Amino acid sequence: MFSGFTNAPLVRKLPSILFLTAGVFHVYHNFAFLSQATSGGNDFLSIETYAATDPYTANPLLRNMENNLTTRSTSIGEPKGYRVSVKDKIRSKHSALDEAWIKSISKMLGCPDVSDDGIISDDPNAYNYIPTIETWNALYRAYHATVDPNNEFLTATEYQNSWKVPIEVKYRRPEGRGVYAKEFIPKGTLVWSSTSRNTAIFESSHDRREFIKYLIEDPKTRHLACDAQMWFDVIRSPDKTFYICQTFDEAVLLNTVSGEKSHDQINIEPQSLSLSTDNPDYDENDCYGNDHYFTLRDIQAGEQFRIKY
Ligand SMILES: C[S@@+](CC[C@H](N)C(=O)[O-])C[C@H]1O[C@@H](n2cnc3c(N)ncnc32)[C@H](O)[C@@H]1O
Repeated sequence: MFSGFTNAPLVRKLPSILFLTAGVFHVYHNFAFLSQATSGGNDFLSIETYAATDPYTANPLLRNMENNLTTRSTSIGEPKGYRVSVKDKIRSKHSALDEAWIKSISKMLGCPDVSDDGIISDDPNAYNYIPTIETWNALYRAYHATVDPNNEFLTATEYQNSWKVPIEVKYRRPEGRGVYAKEFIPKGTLVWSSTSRNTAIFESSHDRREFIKYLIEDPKTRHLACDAQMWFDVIRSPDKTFYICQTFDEAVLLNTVSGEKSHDQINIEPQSLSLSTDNPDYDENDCYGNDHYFTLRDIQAGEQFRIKY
């Protein structure tokens, strides 16, 4: 009785076992490339190797995953402007695909390790440089050079100062770079606003991949590909499609609170100005709302801004 039941599924499982073996070999293959590419120093992977090993196009397991997620993501319905939770991210087609892709690309690039608990790489130089206007401009250039003009949401071509208060960016481990108030700010103050001028939206995984590839191609921006993977958010459009949303300014450096620390440490929060079309600040092309940060309490000079995520 058992052999009858066990053999049939095994035969049916054979194609997936072969797929899996191919996938494991593929991953091993990538790591072999990686150790070659990095053995001479701290060089990132070359663009040729990257193109040849792009796991999205090369790995059937990822393609398969995309198909599964397409079916599963249909039942999610949330109001416009809803910021997706981690659970939803896993269920969403684009973000889950991109998370898997992003993780493997990070490995291939040799990006220093990072987790939700901070920078876990032993490298003291990991993600410690303070971005300049040129850093943000490089992201603008990469976006406009790679995203199909019909899909572009980012109207500016260079850095926009969207801060309404003076800020400073500082670095400290384990959380890395963060945004600090330079002077006292009273409760209820608007500190930062997202608009279509400073916020890029990637409508498809393809657009996102081209953007990352562009960064990798130039040795001067290669390290930014690793940063960009830490600095994106997933949003849902009014038609319930999931997009990657990425602001090209210091807002991507906002940290959260960790562990058992008091809720009081979250001192700014997003409010949805864009939900009301008669609001003068309404802009349908911002990250679909929720990206206007107000202070929840008085903030002292030198205090770090912290958001919930
Ligand atoms: C959007 S980025 C914030 C900017 C980042 N600190 C940097 O240097 O680019 C999110 C990452 O910052 C780190 N992070 C944010 N809040 C943190 C906290 N409270 N404790 C430790 N790490 C934190 C985590 O590594 C997280 O993946």
